[in-house]
Amino acid sequence: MFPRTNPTNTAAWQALQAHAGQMKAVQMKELFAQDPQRFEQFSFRFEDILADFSKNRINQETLDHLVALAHECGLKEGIAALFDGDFINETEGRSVLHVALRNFSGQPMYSAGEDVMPQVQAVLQQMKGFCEQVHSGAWKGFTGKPIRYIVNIGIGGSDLGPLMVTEALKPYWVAGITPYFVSNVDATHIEETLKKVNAEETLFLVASKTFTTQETMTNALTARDWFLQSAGDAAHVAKHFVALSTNEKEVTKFGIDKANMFQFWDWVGGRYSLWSAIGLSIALTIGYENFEGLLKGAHASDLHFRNTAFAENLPVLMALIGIWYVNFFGAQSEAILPYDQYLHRFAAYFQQGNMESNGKSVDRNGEPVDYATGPVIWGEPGTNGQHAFYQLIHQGTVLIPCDFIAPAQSHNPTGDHHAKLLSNFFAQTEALMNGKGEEEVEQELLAQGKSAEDVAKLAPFKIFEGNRPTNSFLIKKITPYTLGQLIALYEHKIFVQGVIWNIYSFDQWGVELGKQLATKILPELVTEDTINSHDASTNGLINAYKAMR
Ligand SMILES: O=P(O)(O)OC[C@H]1O[C@@](O)(CO)[C@@H](O)[C@@H]1O
Repeated sequence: MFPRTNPTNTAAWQALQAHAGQMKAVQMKELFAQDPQRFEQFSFRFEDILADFSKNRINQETLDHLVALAHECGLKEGIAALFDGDFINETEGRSVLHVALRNFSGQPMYSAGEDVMPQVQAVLQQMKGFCEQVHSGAWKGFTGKPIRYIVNIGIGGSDLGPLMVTEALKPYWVAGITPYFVSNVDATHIEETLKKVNAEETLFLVASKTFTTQETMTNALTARDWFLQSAGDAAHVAKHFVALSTNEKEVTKFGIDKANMFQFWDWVGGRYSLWSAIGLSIALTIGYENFEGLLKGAHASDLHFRNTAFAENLPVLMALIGIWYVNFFGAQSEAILPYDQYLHRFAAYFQQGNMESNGKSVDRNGEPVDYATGPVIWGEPGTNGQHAFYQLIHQGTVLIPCDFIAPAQSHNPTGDHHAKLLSNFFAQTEALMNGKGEEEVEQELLAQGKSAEDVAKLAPFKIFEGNRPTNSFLIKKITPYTLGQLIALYEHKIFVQGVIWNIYSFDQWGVELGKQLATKILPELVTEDTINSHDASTNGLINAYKAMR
C-alpha cells in the first residue's frame, strides 16, 4: 500500500512552516505589483475551464514546497493505488474505483484481480436501454400510460449527486419528464412529493447502496403503499419500482424483481456513486447521451489528474492550496460559491463528498492525528451569498478561503442579467484581495461631505483589510461534459488531501453511532412509559416529547 507518512514529519512541512511565517506578512496585491505575469503564472487552462489560483497568499516558493509535500507523502504512489484498484479503503477492505464508472479508455480496470469494465459497461447498457424504453413510451404504467414523473428515493450519496446534477443540468431535461427527490425520513418529504405526482405515470427509483438505510426503506414502503392504493394489484409494482443497489438479496426481499435492479458494486463509495446506477435518475431526466457526456467529462479530469505533473495538476493544486490554509493559516472552513443558480446544490453535494471523506481524526496507522484535517464545506450561489454572509468573509475574524465558480455563457441570456452576475463574480474576488484602506475610506467619506469628526468615527467600520484568498473557476458553459469535469476535479482534490493528511477518505464510521442510538430510542417512543435509560437531558427531552405529542 502507498506510504503512510505523517505529513508533519516531512522536510516539506518544516519548510512550509517557516515559509508561512514569511508569507503571512505579504499582501497579495504586492505580489501582483511585483510580478505583472502573476496571473499567467498561477492560472491554468484545462479545456473549457480556466482555473485562476493567483488570488492566493502564495508565491512560486510556496507551490514548490507544497508540491514537495505531495511527493514526500507518496501522492504519486497513492494515485497509482487508486487507479490500480488497490484496497485503499482499508477498513472496509475495498477498492475505490469510481473512476472505472467513467472509464472510456478501452483499458481494463481491476478490483481484486478482476477486470470490472465488462460489468460496468453492462449496467450502462442496461441504463441506456431503460432510458430508451421510458422516453419512447414503450415502458408503460399499469394503466398503459407512459412515465412522466421520476421519484428518486434515497439519501446521502444516493440523493445528493443525482439531485445536484439534475438541477445543474435543467436546460437539458427531456421533454415530458420531471424528476423529484425524496430523502428525509420526515414524512413531509414523501407526502409533499406524492401530492405532485400520480401513480399511473410515476416511476419510483429506490436508490440505496446497502438497501438497508432506514430513511430510504421507510420512504420506499410508504411510496409502495401509496401506489397500491391506486393500483390495487401488487403485480403492478414491477412497472413502477426499480432498485439501484449493490444488494440483490435485500432488493428481492423488498419485492422488486432483480430484472428491475440496476446494480453497482462495493468499490463504489456512496458519495462517489452518481456515475453508477445511482445516476439512473440523471440519465432518465437529461437523456442517456447527456449522462454519457457527464461521464466523459469526468473521464477527461481523470486523465488530467493521472497524467499531469503536480505543479500543473488542477486537483493537486486545489488540494495543496487548501492544505496551505487549513494547516498553516488555521482555516477551518472553505466556501464554494457558484455564480450559477442551476448549481445551487453544488456546495451541499460536496458537504458530503468532502466532509464525509476527510472529517477524520485518526490516521492510517490508527493513531490520533496531531494536525488539522478536513474543513467545513459550505456555500450558496452568488449573488445571493453577497446578501447573506459575505459581510463575515470580507470583515470577519476568520479566514475563509473561497472557490468562486462561474459560466462565461448563460443558458438564459436575458437582458444584462449575466453581465451583472459576472461583474459581481469578478468584483468579489478583487475586493477580497485588495480590500479598501483607511486613506481611501477617508477620502470617500470626505467626498460625501462628511465632517472630519464623522469621518474619524465611521472610517474604522468601512475599512476592508483584504488579503482574503480565493480561487476562481471560469467555465465556458455548464454542460454535462464540463460539469462532469468539475465534479471529478473536486473528487480528486479530496483524494489528494486525504493522502497528504494520511487518513482514510473512503469509509464513514462516524455516521454509525447516531444511527445505533436512534435504533435504541425508537421503541422507547412507542410506549407511554417514562424513560430513564439515558442521561438526564435525553431522558428529559424524550419525556417532554411524550407529554407534548
Ligand atoms: O446508499 P445507502 O446505502 O442507502 O447509503 C446512503 C448514505 O448513508 C451514508 O450516511 C452511509 O450510511 C452515506 O455514506 C451514504 O451515501
